[in-house]
Amino acid sequence: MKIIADENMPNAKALFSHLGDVELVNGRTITNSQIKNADVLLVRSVTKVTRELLEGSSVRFVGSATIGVDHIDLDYLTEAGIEFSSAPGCNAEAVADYVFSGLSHLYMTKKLSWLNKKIGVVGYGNVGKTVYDRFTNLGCQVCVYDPFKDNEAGAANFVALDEILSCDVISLHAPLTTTGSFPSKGMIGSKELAQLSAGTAVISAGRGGVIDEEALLERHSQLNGDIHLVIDVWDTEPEINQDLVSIVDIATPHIAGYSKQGREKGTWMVYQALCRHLAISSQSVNKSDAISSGWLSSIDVVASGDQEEMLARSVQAIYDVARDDVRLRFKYRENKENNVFDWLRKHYVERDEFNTCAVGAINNDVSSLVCAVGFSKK
Ligand SMILES: NC(=O)C1=CN([C@@H]2O[C@H](COP(=O)(O)OP(=O)(O)OC[C@H]3O[C@@H](n4cnc5c(N)ncnc54)[C@H](O)[C@@H]3O)[C@@H](O)[C@H]2O)C=CC1
Ligand SMILES: O=C(O)C(=O)[C@H](O)COP(=O)(O)O
Repeated sequence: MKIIADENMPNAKALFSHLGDVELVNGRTITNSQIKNADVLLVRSVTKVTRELLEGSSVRFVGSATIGVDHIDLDYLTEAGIEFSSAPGCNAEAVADYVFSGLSHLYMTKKLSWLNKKIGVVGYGNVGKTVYDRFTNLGCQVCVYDPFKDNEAGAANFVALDEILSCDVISLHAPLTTTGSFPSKGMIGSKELAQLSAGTAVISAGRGGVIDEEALLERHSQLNGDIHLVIDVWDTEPEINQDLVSIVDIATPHIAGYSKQGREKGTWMVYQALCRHLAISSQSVNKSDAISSGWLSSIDVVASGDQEEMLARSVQAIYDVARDDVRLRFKYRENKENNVFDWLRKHYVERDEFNTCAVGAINNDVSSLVCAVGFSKK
């Protein structure tokens, strides 16, 4: 069996080699002729899996080690009888960590307070729910907009989009969709941005294109820069709007989900799905061998004066999002690589999830707060 896999899929050779010959390729540039004789295609979000790519090939299974599936023509796969599996939720914890690292950065650099503010989450899937639950456990006033879930009465504080736009912090976790009753493409456009007050913080770690970038630039100017922006995803990736980069607090190259464990979980979930498809036992690899533990197994928090500073210092011990922002700005300035965006992603200095680290604390209140942000209990 021939398996073609994106070279950026961690552990691909180690996991899949006992199933067939694994060839690693650049996911951004995969062509029809490269996969013609392949039985299995394993991708990440940068490969557009379309009729054009697959037609005439012998591929019977496509796996994407990602949460998002906007790069996959699901209708064509169904029509062609090709089995598909993605990795729902694989990096939800990583994206939630990114959100809290973004807020920690805003607090430590601008004293932007968020803990006792009104929080709005867009999208209540694996990521949105994880983010929502962390804010709730931190005692924040949090609401969520998800037009496909708001009949789940009692599950969360569902509100209309207008109410989200009045929040102090807005965290976007909708998938990119262009059809259906609530397409998300451009859903945060000039009309919606006009409703944001001065001082709002917006975190965009779902998909580029959900926010209208030109409208965002315009609103930033109308507010004289008094809006705080943490942007991980971009409308025209792998090219990114440098005007937008120049005004945001944090600009990162679509790495919110790039925890070491999140990426490994993605490969692991696709591996299991392929084993099911082939009716082969996945027992030859243990999950604990496929997913790493972290560098810091525990921390002790021994001071607690300012809760937001205490949270920020704990968060930044594991992941400070500023490092990815600095690296992006430096690489674009240096401009030595052909494709800076993909280079940054390929050479990502991986990070651990907060949950790989247990927290000890001077008292139960401190311990509860740090655990609420995603750490494990000691
Ligand atoms: N920046 C990054 O590295 C990552 C980005 N993502 C993105 O985040 C998205 C969300 O991830 P999950 O929560 O795991 O997906 P999910 O599929 O579990 O949930 C998506 C939720 O969004 C809701 N939704 C759909 N259209 C909406 C709209 N117009 N307005 C509000 N809500 C809407 C759905 O009803 C669903 O509840 C993914 O589709 C992916 O595009 C995911 C992982 C990493
Ligand atoms: O899981 C998703 O959805 C994501 O956005 C991934 O984190 C993106 O990573 P790549 O697949 O582009 O490496």
